[in-house]
Amino acid sequence: GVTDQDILNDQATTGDVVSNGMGLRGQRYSPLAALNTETVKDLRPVWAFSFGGEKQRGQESQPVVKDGVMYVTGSYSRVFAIDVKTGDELWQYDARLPDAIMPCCDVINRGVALYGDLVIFGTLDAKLVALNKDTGKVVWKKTVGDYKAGYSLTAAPIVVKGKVITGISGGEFGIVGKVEAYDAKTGQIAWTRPTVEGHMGYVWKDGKKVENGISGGEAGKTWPGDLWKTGGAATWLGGTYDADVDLLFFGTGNPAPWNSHLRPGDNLFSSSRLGIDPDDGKIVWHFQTTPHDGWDYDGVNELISFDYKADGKTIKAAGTADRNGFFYVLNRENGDFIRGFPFVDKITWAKGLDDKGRPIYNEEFRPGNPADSADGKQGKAIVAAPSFLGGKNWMPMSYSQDTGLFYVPSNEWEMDIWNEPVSYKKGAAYLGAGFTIKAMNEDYIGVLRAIDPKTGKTVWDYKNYAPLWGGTMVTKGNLVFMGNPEGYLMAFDAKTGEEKYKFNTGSGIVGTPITWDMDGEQYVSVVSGWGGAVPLWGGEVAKRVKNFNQGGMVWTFKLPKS
Ligand SMILES: O=C(O)c1cc(C(=O)O)c2c(n1)C(=O)C(=O)c1cc(C(=O)O)[nH]c1-2
Ligand SMILES: [Ca+2]
Repeated sequence: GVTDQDILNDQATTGDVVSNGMGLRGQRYSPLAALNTETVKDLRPVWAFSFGGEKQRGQESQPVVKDGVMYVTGSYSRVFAIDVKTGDELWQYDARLPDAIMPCCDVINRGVALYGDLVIFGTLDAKLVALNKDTGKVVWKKTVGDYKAGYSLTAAPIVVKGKVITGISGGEFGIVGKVEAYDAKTGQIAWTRPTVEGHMGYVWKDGKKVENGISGGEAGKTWPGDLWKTGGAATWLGGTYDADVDLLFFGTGNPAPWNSHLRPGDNLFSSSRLGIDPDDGKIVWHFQTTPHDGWDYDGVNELISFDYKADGKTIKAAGTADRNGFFYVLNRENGDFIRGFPFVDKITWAKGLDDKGRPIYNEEFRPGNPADSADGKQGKAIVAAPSFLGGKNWMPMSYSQDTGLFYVPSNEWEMDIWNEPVSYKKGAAYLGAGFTIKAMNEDYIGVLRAIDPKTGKTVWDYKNYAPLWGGTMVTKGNLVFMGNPEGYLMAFDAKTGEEKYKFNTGSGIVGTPITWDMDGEQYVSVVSGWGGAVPLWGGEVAKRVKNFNQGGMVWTFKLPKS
């Protein structure tokens, strides 16, 4: 079975991939180099596995591989175990969801965690499920949130020191975001930490629930009235962990509702990054990327730990590319702002960042207050860039230890957005806003960018017609891998951006590739199946991609020995 040590060493041990992020830091960097800029032209598919015909929706899963078996999730909360040599199915598990589930952004799932003999994942009805790795039978199952109130799970959990750590989705329904830890073997809850100011955290000691401090100290400091009770800040993308500083890093989503005039104040801890103690769930530091968000700039994006040298000193840094269009480099020990810079071409809502990393707002680009309109029904519409789907959305970037660059899947788009009156109703959308997303360029929306976190410079970029919606991976072989909605798995020279390989998988790729080696050969896998938020929420952009075929397959490639 998988041990804590296996998970901590995941990046270095190339014979398997046992965690989301290909290592808890989430760098998605592999030290494998058999596949490189010379040899990648010989990469070829060895098998493809179908998730079945009836449930072809967005496939955002990152597979994991252990002892010759791949574990991968499919849309509608399904898990498949596949023999990696042959592509044969070993078992499948279907959560058989109730009709009333309320995911905001397609019926997706981003992958499993492994621990001992267990395969652990979250379902769209907000349950954590642990399956036996050999049989696919349920070993334990826990309810993380009430799906009837809009809670769901889409992220891959991680396992740190024997505990499964999970976030939660539901920010568009006025849920209260939280991070929770469960004993990986038994499913017994260990701690819970709400991510909205005013809510009590708890730890369980000898099975007893004990108060562990109110998040932010007390209610009402950065929220008016009772709005903190339905404040959103969903931790919907899950988290990363760095053993060096022994902290979990979770991002938090938009404050609820979207209409910011209803909630003057910073609205902590929405649209933030949090450093959390893995042992009891205490918030050790926070960094808010969009205080008083009015554009749905969720701050969930992954925070990736990396070290760099400056003036002879090693800086324990972490990088993150936000929906709001800024890339941030933070000190991961204390959350201090080191630097920040735009990583997209157009940002209208802020003029820049101050020396603490706080945005300097362009107030005329905040959607207006409906109360200021003649009939009170609609505030002044504005054009904001990036669109709410973000300079970067959920799709993970990667970091190369060789080039020192981040490989960021980003998008160039803007939106018309306006506010409307809204009040909270359990299980109903809680937005108070209307919007249309628009492309800014005829020939591309997606841009893969190689970004130097020390200078803020984009070293190279690759433009893509459709919005990019899948993650990247980088290897010692100087290759960056990424899929696109047009269906291609592509590889680029990590230093120059030169395109080195492409193969069409038959449906759009919105998943994230992995690589490992087996019997002296290097393998690459990626899930293919177009979907996610773009076709559902993309406004005018959704028209651009409306003819893309759906799917649901895992493709596995290798570089043959000879
Ligand atoms: O606030 C939330 O709880 C929440 C959850 C999710 C999700 O769980 O996938 C998304 C979003 N927000 C969101 O704002 C968003 O743009 C988005 C895109 C996607 C996707 O998988 O394509 N999920 C989500
Ligand atoms: Ca959201």
